[in-house]
This record gives sequence, C-alpha cells and structure tokens, in this order.
Amino acid sequence: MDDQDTKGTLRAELLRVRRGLPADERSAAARALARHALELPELASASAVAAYVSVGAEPGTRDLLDVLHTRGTRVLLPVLLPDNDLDWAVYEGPDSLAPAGRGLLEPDGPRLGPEAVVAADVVLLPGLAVDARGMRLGRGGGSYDRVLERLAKAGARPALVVLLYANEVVARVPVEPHDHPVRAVITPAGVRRFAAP
Ligand SMILES: Nc1nc2c(c(=O)[nH]1)N(C=O)[C@@H](CNc1ccc(C(=O)N[C@@H](CCC(=O)O)C(=O)O)cc1)CN2
Ligand SMILES: Nc1ncnc2c1ncn2[C@@H]1O[C@H](COP(=O)(O)OP(=O)(O)OP(=O)(O)O)[C@@H](O)[C@H]1O
Repeated sequence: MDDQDTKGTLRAELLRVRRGLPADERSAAARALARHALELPELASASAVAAYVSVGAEPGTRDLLDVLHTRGTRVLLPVLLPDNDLDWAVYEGPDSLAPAGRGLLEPDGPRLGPEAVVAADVVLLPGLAVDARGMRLGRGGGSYDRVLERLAKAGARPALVVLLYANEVVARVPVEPHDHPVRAVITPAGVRRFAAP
C-alpha cells in the first residue's frame, strides 16, 4: 500500500470511532477541549486566530470560538472554495453562521481572500490524527496542506495547533513530502507540544 492508501484506511477507521461517540461524551469533550485551549499562552496573547466551526462528530470548537470572539480576539473562519482551497471571513457570533456544502457551517460576512490567513497568530487545524512527531493526518481534501504552504511562502510562522480526541494522538501517521508538522495538539486530556522542526 502506498501512503495515500494507508492514509485512506486510517481516516476511515478514525471516522468510524468518532461516529460511535455518544452525544454526552462529545459535549463533555468539547468543554474540556475549550478549557485546555484557553490555557495555551499562544491563544491568550493572539490578536487573530484562524479556527473552524466543528460539525458532526468532530471535537467541538463552538465553545472556544465564542470565548475568543467575546473577549475580542479576531477569529477567522474558513469558507470552502470549489477546488477545496480555503477563503476566510471574520466570526461575528453564532447567528452569523450559515449552512454550507458538505454539512459545514460558514460565516456569512465578507470574504477576505485565501491570503487573509497569513495574518493569524494561531491557526487551529482540524484533523483526524497526529503522531509523536507532530505530523497531522487531515481529511484528505488538501485544504490545510495549501494553507500551510501559503503560510510558509509568506514567511508567516503562526502557532499551528490541531484539535483532536485523545485516542487520535497516535505513534505514527503516513507522511508525504507536502505534509508539515504542527506545534501542539489539544485533546480533552490536555495539551501536548512537539519539538520544533
Ligand atoms: N469543521 C470543519 N470545517 C472545515 C474543515 C474540516 O475538516 N472541518 N475542512 C478541512 O479541510 C475544510 C472543509 N473540508 C471538507 C472536506 C471534506 C468534507 C467531507 O468529506 N464531508 C462529507 C460529509 C460530512 C460528514 O458527514 O462527515 C462529504 O462531503 O461526504 C468536509 C469538509 C474547511 N472547513
Ligand atoms: N500545496 C498544495 N496544493 C495543492 N494540492 C495539494 C497541496 N498539498 C497537498 N495537496 C494535495 O491534497 C491532497 C490531499 O493531501 P493529504 O492526503 O495530505 O491531505 P490532508 O493533509 O490529510 O488533508 P487537509 O490538508 O485537507 O487537512 C493530495 O492529493 C495532495 O497532493
């Protein structure tokens, strides 16, 4: 099997486990995740944070988005483009989210363009797993691979933080040349930092 096949198999298994999580465990996990995230010094000092709106069985980000927004942090949310690249718009609170394609919720404000993400001090990334080196397995659309490449090209070095369930921190994920490591993972069990690359 090549790395793309191995990634696919691992994604399917992790998504299956996520879907099996009962609603009460999901909401308890979201609260714990927000609590640990808010302990991160990088988030406390950030002026702008690129985040995303969790949907379905994803580790919940809604509590965290609302705390950041309420305390005046500029929160950027992704808008999925037809080619799977991401545009961005500012989070203006729960009433400013609208259902979009693929079960997503997206901000209804002005689109700032794909380059807007380079202004973020922290980028919170979705994913399905991260390994002991900080290598992340994403959904497979390559959206965040493009974001990370864009940040690197712009010379931007925001704190990259992935939000997961505790079982999704694994020994090794398959890696391809375009993959970039993250600085930390937050799970309901706490924060784990990785060595700088
Ligand atoms: N909450 C959230 N927002 C995000 C992402 C994400 O992973 N999570 N993305 C990360 O890149 C981007 C959107 N990329 C996506 C790529 C694939 C699918 C997807 O496969 N959706 C399923 C249906 C949803 C489900 O039930 O899981 C599908 O279309 O079959 C969704 C979003 C930007 N916004
Ligand atoms: N910079 C890029 N520009 C365009 N496509 C890219 C880029 N980087 C990776 N891709 C493509 O995106 C696809 C998905 O890559 P991969 O399986 O690594 O996704 P992922 O990192 O798990 O998902 P995501 O980035 O959406 O979180 C691959 O076909 C890959 O070739």
